[in-house]
Amino acid sequence: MGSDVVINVSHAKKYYRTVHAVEDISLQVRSGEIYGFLGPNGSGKTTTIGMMLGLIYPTGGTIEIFGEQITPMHNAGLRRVGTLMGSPSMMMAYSARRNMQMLHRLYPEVPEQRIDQVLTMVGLSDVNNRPVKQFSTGMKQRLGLALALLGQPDLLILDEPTNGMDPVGMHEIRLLLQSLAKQGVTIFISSHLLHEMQLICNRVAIVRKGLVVAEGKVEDLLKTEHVTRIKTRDQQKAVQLLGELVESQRYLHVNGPYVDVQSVTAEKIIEHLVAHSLTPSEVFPIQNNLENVFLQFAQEAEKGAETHAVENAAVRER
Ligand SMILES: Nc1ncnc2c1ncn2[C@@H]1O[C@H](COP(=O)(O)OP(=O)(O)OP(=O)(O)O)[C@@H](O)[C@H]1O
Repeated sequence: MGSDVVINVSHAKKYYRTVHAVEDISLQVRSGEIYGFLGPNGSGKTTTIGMMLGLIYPTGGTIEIFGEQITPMHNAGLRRVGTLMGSPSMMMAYSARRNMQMLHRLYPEVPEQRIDQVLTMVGLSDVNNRPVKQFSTGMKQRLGLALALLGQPDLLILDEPTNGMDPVGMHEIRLLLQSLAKQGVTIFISSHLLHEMQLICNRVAIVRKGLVVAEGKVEDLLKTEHVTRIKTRDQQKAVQLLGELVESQRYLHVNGPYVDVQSVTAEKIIEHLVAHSLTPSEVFPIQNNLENVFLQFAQEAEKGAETHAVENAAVRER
C-alpha cells in the first residue's frame, strides 16, 4: 500500500441474514483527495461507512485508515478522523457555541479560539448563541460539520453531509470542503447527489447493490464518447430507431422529453431518424455526467446479471 493511501477498503462485505447490504467493496483514498462515494439509496454507502468507523462488524474484508486496521475492537486509526453521519448528536436546548464548548473538553490540546474559527468556517458565527432546537436541518448539518472539524482532523468522513440543505447552503459547503482539501484535509464523502458531487470530487466510486460499478478520476469517467441529446415528436419510435444504431442499449438514456445517445455521431442520428420520417425537433451535444455514467454501468450490471441467470437456467435444464 502506498504511503499516501489514507483509506484502504479491501473486499469489505456485510450481510444481515438474507440482506447483502455490502457485497464486495474495495477502494483506496489518497491523501488530500475529495473522494466521492456515490450511489442511490440502499446501495450500501452508510453500512460501508459504519464499517470504516468501527461501528459495524464486517462479514468479510479489511479496512485500514492511516495504515491501521479498523474493527469495532480496534479504532486507533480514527484518532485523526472527523465524522458526520446521520443526524449529528447535539444538545438541542443549548446554543451552537455551547455544544462546541462541550465537545472541546475532549480536545484539550486544541486552542479554544478554534471554536470561533470553525463556526465561522461553516457560516454559523452569526447564530452561534441561538439554541440548536431553533436551527433548520441544514443549519444542524453545518453544526455537525463544525463539530467534526473541531479536533483538526486530517481526514473527514461524511455521510450525506448536504442532506436537508438548500442549493445556496450546498454551494457554501462545497466551497468549504474544497478549501479544507487545499489545506491538506482528505475528504471522503457519500452522497446520492451525483451532479452535486461531480463538481467537487477528484475521484469517485459509484456503488450499486453493495458493489462498486465504476471507480476512478471524475474526468476519466466522464471522458467517454460524446453525448447527443435529441427530441422528436414520437419518443417511443425514436428510442426504437436509435436502438438500431447503438452497439448496446446502455448508450441510450431517456431523459424527460429527450433521448441521450452516446457513441454515435449527431450526423448519423439525424440521417437515421430522417430516413425513417422522424425529423428531430432538437439536436444538441451535452456534457456527459456522472448520472449517465451510473446508468450506463447499472444497465451493464443488470444485463450481466440477466445473462448469468439465463446461463444458469440453461445449465439447470441440461
Ligand atoms: N441493520 C440492518 N439490518 C438489515 N438490513 C440492513 C441494515 N442496515 C442496512 N440494511 C439494508 O442494507 C442495504 C444498504 O443500506 P445502506 O443504508 O447501507 O445504504 P445507503 O446506500 O447508505 O442508502 P441510504 O442513502 O438510503 O442510507 C439496504 O437494503 C438496507 O435496507
